[in-house]
Amino acid sequence: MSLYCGTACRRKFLGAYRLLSTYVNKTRYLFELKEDDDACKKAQQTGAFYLFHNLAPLLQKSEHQYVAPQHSLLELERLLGKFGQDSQILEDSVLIGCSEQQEAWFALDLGLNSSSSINASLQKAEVETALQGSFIKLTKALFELNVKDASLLSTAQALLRWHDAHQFCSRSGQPTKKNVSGSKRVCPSNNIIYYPQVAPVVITLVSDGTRCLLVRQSSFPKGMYSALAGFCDIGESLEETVRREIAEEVGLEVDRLHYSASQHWPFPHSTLMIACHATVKPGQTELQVNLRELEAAAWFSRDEVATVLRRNHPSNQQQSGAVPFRLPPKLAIAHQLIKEWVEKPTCSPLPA
Ligand SMILES: NC(=O)c1ccc[n+]([C@@H]2O[C@H](COP(=O)([O-])OP(=O)(O)OC[C@H]3O[C@@H](n4cnc5c(N)ncnc54)[C@H](O)[C@@H]3O)[C@@H](O)[C@H]2O)c1
Ligand SMILES: [Mg+2]
Repeated sequence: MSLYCGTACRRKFLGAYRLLSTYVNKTRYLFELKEDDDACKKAQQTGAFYLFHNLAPLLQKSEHQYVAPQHSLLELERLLGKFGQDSQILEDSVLIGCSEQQEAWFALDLGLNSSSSINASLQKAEVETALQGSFIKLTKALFELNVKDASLLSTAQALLRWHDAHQFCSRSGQPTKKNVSGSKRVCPSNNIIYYPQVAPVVITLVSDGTRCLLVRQSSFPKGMYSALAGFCDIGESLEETVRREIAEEVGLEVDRLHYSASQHWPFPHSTLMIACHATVKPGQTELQVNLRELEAAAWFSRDEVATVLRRNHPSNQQQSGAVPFRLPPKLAIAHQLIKEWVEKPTCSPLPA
């Protein structure tokens, strides 16, 4: 059966999912909401909204932790009424997920002026007072939240940012119109469809067998070293990007490489980080650092990296002794890659 068979047919089709796993049901429900504007509008009635102001998420402090509060459609309509605004701004909300019980989750930015909204943006301080929370920059917010909320808010911000930056058709110059879920925008004058974009980036931990290569850019926080990263160029495979970036940035040739994991990363714009381990050709370890890209690059022994990883751990931060360098925060895939290398020295790589 085709998935593209109209609303009634799709509903019948979805009825058959009741015996499927919760996860499958959830993904099929989200698919339905992305495709069907009426179903998505209906889901907003019972859904939950996460709020942003100029791409900063609303957080509330609870005990020692920040939480991302949810608001119902009714609460939002009351809030907008309080500030003398109608509900048109709700059309700018985007679908970001749903609970296992199929409560749809949306994100809405109250501080951006979009083409579909004639409303002026709401004043940040006034909304913060009304909602008893604070709009906190995502660069800070991500590290204050649990993993689930951090991931949800970074998806939400990426989608809100994409819509904000794609309000006009690049061919006709006319305003584009988003569908209800925000999974695409269409130019009404020529029907060109625009889908949210993600830029693929490879991040590679290079090893010479006993040491790993860590690098720093001048934009990194003071003292922080990370694995080597680079955007994929058009026409490249991931393997080709890894080889090119390592040659470009530190003048080495990759011998073997293997995939480790991937992560959506919202800074500074939405990227898909694809993490790999690589080894260099035997005996070729002399670095020629490209100073237009990097501030520094150096080889570090497993013991040195293991020591810094232990010090990075919150329970060991009081420990005395100078830390020679810092590693990326736990949430970053670079951290996971470095930790994996320290803990699993013998992986079985494939030829590059
Ligand atoms: N999550 C993590 O653990 C982690 C760790 C390191 C880097 N990163 C991210 O990886 C990304 C890339 O790292 P990098 O700066 O070393 O890349 P890079 O080595 O490719 O250098 C960046 C340069 O590439 C060019 N470029 C090509 N395509 C681009 C595109 N689509 N968007 C922006 N610039 C593009 C620009 O000239 C830019 O200055 C950064 O966004 C960074 O935040 C994430
Ligand atoms: Mg780079």
